[in-house]
Amino acid sequence: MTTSTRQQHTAGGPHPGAPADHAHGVAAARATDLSKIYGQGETQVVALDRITVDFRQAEFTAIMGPSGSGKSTLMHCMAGLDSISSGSARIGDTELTKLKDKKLTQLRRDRIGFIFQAFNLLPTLTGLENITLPMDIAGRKPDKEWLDRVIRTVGLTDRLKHRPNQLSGGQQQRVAVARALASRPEIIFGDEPTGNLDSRAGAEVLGFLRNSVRELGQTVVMVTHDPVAAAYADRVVFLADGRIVDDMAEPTADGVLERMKSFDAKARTS
Ligand SMILES: Nc1ncnc2c1ncn2[C@@H]1O[C@H](COP(=O)(O)OP(=O)(O)OP(=O)(O)O)[C@@H](O)[C@H]1O
Repeated sequence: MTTSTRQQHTAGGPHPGAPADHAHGVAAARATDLSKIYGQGETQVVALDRITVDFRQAEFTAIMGPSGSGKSTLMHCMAGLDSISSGSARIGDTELTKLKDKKLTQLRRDRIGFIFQAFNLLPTLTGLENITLPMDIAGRKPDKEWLDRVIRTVGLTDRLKHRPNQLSGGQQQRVAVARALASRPEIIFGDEPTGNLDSRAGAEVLGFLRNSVRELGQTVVMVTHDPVAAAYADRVVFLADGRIVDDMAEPTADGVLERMKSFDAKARTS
């Protein structure tokens, strides 16, 4: 991605936290000593225990770990969907803990893209209308050239007039991916985005997500249970008991599986 394309999409100039000249290695989001504690007293659960992690620009990061290790909590805290108990969560240079509700809502709307396991498409709208809906709500005009490129990248050019029930699961999730990409958010968070898809459709969606990182310079952070899905990422961050226990670059499905097995073995012996 070039400087000019990054600048084009932000109506009011570059995001405060987004350097105009994107470079690998710059943090799109950063947690520092982030803790999240649910409940009080005997029912207290430390879901995140002083997490420090960077999610770098134009990188595809997968978050993995056993059930209950804190993956979704970390994603929700970083995306401003849940409050944190202590520490810091930043999107670019913006400290989420300092934002009041209205500003947080705006930040989620303007700077973050979401892809969930359920596609969350509106059934009465066409594919194209679903893709542009968040921008329509925000009163922002889609950048036509960018939109065309996103639609081509996710392979939906001949499906734009279809409604969700006329599309396969994989195609519906591709609409959701395009919807997340359309406004060129600083970061896209995905919570098990291929959890509802068969392996072929899942591979397609993951391929498009990876393309969006490689070709469009998008930053993606995805929670997954699936080592094959994680292998599409540039990096895997492993959580256990609310802590980061490992960080793997250029993962392979076998390598991720081995690492997961070693956590399971440790959990059984501890
Ligand atoms: N709203 C909540 N209230 C109380 N405890 C919660 C809440 N949400 C999550 N937890 C607890 O926090 C811990 C981390 O949960 P989280 O959902 O982040 O794990 P996860 O790694 O995403 O799990 P899974 O893979 O099963 O989705 C768990 O022990 C969970 O029970």
